[in-house]
Amino acid sequence: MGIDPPFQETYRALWKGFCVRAKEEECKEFELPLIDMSRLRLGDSAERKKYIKAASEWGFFQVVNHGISEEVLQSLRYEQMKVFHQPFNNKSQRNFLNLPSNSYRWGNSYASCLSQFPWSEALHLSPADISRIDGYTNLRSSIEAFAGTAATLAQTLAEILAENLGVKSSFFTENCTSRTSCIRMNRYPSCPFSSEVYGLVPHTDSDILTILYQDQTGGLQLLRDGRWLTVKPNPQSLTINIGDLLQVFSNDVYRSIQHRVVAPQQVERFSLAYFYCPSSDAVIQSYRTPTKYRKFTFREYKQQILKDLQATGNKVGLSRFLF
Ligand SMILES: O=C(O)CCC(=O)C(=O)O
Ligand SMILES: [Fe+2]
Repeated sequence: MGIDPPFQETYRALWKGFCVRAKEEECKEFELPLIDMSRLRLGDSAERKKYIKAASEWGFFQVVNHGISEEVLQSLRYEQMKVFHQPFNNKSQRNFLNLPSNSYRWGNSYASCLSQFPWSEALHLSPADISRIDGYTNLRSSIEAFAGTAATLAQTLAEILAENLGVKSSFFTENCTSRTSCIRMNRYPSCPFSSEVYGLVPHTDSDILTILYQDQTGGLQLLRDGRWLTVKPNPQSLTINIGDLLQVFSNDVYRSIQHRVVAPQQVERFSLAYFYCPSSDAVIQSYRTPTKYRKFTFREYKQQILKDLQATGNKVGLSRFLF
């Protein structure tokens, strides 16, 4: 039994070729703005300026001296590979790793067209789930170590952006706890149809901000001024992107940027995303009037996304909440 999900066998109808992806130009590779967290934490004003500029003009950047040790990152990657290299039949079993059903996901069961279908598999973990992981002690401890530092990093990054708008940054301490954020581990198997399907289809993240640990394979692309750019991986850094909620909070000062992953042709690729989220009851609204968005709870936002996904195969996102 192989390790890859049965992408083609299960979604045969999608492969009839009725709406494949349009051919695209080669995307340019570039380096994201690089922020030094040790200088930012010390209040270095030049670094702070660079950071604000990156958050408002790019919505995407990389951070070094982030506080997560090389040892934790390496162990996390090793353990992640071990989990995903299990036979598909194990991973798709109810109770895999003692996790709730639906923690292991692949493809997109709502896709009506190849361009909505991601050639990847993922393990979704809420903080409560992490403590349930059975039989993989090292996986559990490295995720716990990663998540603990990622939470502090995310809070620091979000608070500086709020302070820059001249607003109280207590929103984050009041609404985000160690139990509200979540983690997704991704594996992108090599794909013989990489010009037809994405590893991950274009999307924005539905959180405050995302901390991404990616391997050196590359393939992450972001949309900037109407063109897709390929992010050059940097082994020392973590990639950060602004999520939808911070875009609303800042009334579009900081932007949640569309991104996607190209399916690798020859190799497999791994990444791990930490989604910094508030509690479901948190009210999301802009810091100043006139606001572009009507206010909503995070729960409403997630429900709307699911509804749209079920109806159309796509996330619609913030445009649903524009005035
Ligand atoms: O794998 C990546 O590089 C990106 C992952 C991502 O965008 C996500 O999980 O939301
Ligand atoms: Fe994403």
